[in-house]
Amino acid sequence: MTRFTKGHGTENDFVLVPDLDGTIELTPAQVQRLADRRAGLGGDGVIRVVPTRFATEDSVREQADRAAWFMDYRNADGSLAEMCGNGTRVFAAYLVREGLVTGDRVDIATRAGVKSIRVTPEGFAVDLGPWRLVDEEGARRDGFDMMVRPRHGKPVPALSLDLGNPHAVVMLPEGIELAALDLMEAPETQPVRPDGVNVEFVRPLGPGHIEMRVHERGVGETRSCGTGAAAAALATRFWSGVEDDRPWRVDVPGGRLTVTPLPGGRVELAGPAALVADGDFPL
Ligand SMILES: N[C@@H](CCC[C@H](N)C(=O)O)C(=O)O
Repeated sequence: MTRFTKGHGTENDFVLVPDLDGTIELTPAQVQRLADRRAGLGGDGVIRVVPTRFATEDSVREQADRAAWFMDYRNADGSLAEMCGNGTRVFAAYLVREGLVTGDRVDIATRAGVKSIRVTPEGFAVDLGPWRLVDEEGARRDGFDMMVRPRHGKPVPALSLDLGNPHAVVMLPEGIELAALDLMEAPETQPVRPDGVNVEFVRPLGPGHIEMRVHERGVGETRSCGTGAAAAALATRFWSGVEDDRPWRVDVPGGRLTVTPLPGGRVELAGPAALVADGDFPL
């Protein structure tokens, strides 16, 4: 039996597997079983909580002097992901509850480098670090750098952003309802992204306020995506032509996130984190 904790951040839900002595090697099949919503515990992702010094990847172990704990993130299909914004808050909530960290700040290791998290009145805020437009020249010239076609829909232009993990953001043209999109399957992209991409569909609601639905790589439609919310706010800010530091409210089916551009090309994501259950599961 393996201990687990179930948690979520704006209903982007995860199974956390504590591995304090670095002895659990999660296989893709085990991740799929844990994440299965009928035969398993259910989750958009699985997070192994492991001391950074026990990580198998050199690029992660090198972070051990700055971050004691590694968020080993897996998508529900068993694939590895570099980062998970909502996951960082749930991970921090777990470390705090278990007394594995003290104080109101924690630095954690991820496949996309060290991320700093601070406690806020609503939950946690994470400095997601530097972000970038994947094709800045093309984006500044055309506003878009790829096409995306949702299932049963027409191709629409999208902007690619790198938040440590890959995103494509679509500003929905007039006449297409956000609620009407079929996100059961991964939208087709042109050019094809061999490593996959998380796709966010955005509708502006007012100044500094958008709503979004997302299809996550390796999962399907989820009720929230933290790095996706940051990508959506940053893309909308880019298209607006006013690249200032005001915070953005991002409404997702599972709640609300706040995205704040930071100096130096960084971005902060803030929102709640909840731990809802603990138990044992036969891996
Ligand atoms: N839900 C996440 C992102 C999880 C990883 C993503 N599916 C990927 O493969 O990049 C978030 O909150 O950022």
